[in-house]
Amino acid sequence: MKISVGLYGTNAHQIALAMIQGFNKHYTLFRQTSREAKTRFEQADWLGVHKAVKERIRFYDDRVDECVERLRNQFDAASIDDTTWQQVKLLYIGLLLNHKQPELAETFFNSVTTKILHRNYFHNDFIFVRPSISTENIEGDDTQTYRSYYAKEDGLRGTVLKIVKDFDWHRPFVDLEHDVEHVYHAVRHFLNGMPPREVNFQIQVLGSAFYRNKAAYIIGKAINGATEYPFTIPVLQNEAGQLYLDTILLDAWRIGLLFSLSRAYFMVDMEVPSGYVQFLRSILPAKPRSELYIMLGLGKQGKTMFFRDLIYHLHHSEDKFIMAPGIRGLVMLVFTLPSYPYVFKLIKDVFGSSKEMDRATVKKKFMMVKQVDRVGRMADTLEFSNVMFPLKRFNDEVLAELQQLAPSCFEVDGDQLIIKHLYIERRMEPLNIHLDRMERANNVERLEHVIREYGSAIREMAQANIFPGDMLWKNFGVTRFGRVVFYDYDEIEYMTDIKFRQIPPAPDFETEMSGEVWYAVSRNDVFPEEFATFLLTSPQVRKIFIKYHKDLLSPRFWLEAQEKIRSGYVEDFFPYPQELRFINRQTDLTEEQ
Ligand SMILES: Nc1ncnc2c1ncn2[C@@H]1O[C@H](COP(=O)(O)OP(=O)(O)OP(=O)(O)O)[C@@H](O)[C@H]1O
Repeated sequence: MKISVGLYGTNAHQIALAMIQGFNKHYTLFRQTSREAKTRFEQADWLGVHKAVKERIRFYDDRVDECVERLRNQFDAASIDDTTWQQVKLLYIGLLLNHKQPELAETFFNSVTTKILHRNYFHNDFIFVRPSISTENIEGDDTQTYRSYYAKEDGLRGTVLKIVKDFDWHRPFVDLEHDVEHVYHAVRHFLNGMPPREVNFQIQVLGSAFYRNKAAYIIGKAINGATEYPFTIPVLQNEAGQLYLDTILLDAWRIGLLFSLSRAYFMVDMEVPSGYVQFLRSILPAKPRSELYIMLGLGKQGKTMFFRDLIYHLHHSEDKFIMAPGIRGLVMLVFTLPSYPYVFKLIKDVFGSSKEMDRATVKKKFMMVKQVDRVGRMADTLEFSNVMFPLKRFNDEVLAELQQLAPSCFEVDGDQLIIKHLYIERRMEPLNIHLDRMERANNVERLEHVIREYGSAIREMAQANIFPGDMLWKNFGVTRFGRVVFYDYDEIEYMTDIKFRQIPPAPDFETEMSGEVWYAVSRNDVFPEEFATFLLTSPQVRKIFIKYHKDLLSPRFWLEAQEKIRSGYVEDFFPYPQELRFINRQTDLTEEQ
């Protein structure tokens, strides 16, 4: 325990102020780039979109480091005594009373203090283990998380028109009335006719659109009596710079898929982020708040909430951490808690002999995935340092593997096991296990589906500038929704760094048959003609793969994909099926109404 040196009142106040200033600066910059998403969308600046998402990820750590530095320089942070620290926390709470982002500001406080204090101080007296300020109904007169439309005079079509126009995009629409007609018909079809209107009928729409890649999403819900109908309308832009409504998503689960962690984060201009999260939860009750914060670009808050949920879950469960089912990794040690839908990954001390890389490279690859558009095909990971788990919750096998393969990555402190560096990601069924299961059950339809998905995952990653490196089935997982997603990042490269080559003809028949390689191969050389030999050993699997993805087995696809990326072309990725797009629908818009 450090001893108070007096004058802490003044100091504590100054320190609390420095910390809230640090946070406010962070949120101002975060909001500015999120607000500019609208302009980038209007100007079709797609490369700018990717750059901004990548840069925004760094903002938080930069501001935390800046604040820690200030506390060190101005207040000699290491010598601040315990009483002053406790005082700082109380004064900081005072500064949050009318704050619009108090939960984020608390997390910022934690990020700064945990960089200065020893982990023995990580309890509620010093940091915000529990939130201190409620985020319920923070909105005041000057903030508007959502707009309400009472569709009295305008009718549904008129109201939808007004909703879209209120986003004030400085771009013309190809034919907005026509698109609205599509919306009207899609809703009627979905609901089997329009239900009678109750007195409270209204449509609520989140004030900022959600920007990602080349799309802006309008998100809202209609309320009629006691029933709520969520919806999302993606707005896209054609080559001529004109806008159009691409579809309307009306199934909550489909809207939920937009928020999948295997996609890029949204840019949303939010004054009160907790208001957005509350609204989103009302239409997606099964989505954890942590994941919503992450998808809104507020990763640190997401992580804080994730961890609170995990601790809570540990209190209310009894099962033990076990090794993740499947083929063990050569680089990562992966364990899981059967009752919780995530896996925990740490980088081993020594890698398998075929892996020529070090810990720093592996970390760099994980960061690369955070920064690119994951196009629904690469699992996002939450990165943690010094995570404390109850020791008794680990089974013997996990403890033995930790001891044997990653002794420098953890320590035991009393009844706690502390992991120094950890990635956490959604648990999926490894594709190799899934395939085995389907083959054994002779479920041909499902087999065809996942093999097609596997090829699509490789194709879409390539279009998004990621070459997976190791494409073995075990490195992909199958989600609850049957999507195939990649999760093994240690060998990924940017597509543009790879040299795709054709296998040169063998000098003679004997050499060709010898099984020896007769051509020189450099580090980043890849021969797509070889993929089939390594990946498609089962004839049934090979047949299905070739039916859908034959082009992936020759260099041409890869070279063309590279060319497109180099020319600055940004591919369209639709987080909903093509059949739902208005341009693919054969709706007779003149039918009886
Ligand atoms: N998200 C996940 N969901 C379920 N299981 C997973 C997940 N991530 C990894 N696993 C399991 O852990 C194993 C090793 O994970 P991973 O592929 O990330 O490690 P690695 O060391 O990078 O592998 P490699 O040796 O192929 O480089 C996988 O084969 C799989 O069984």
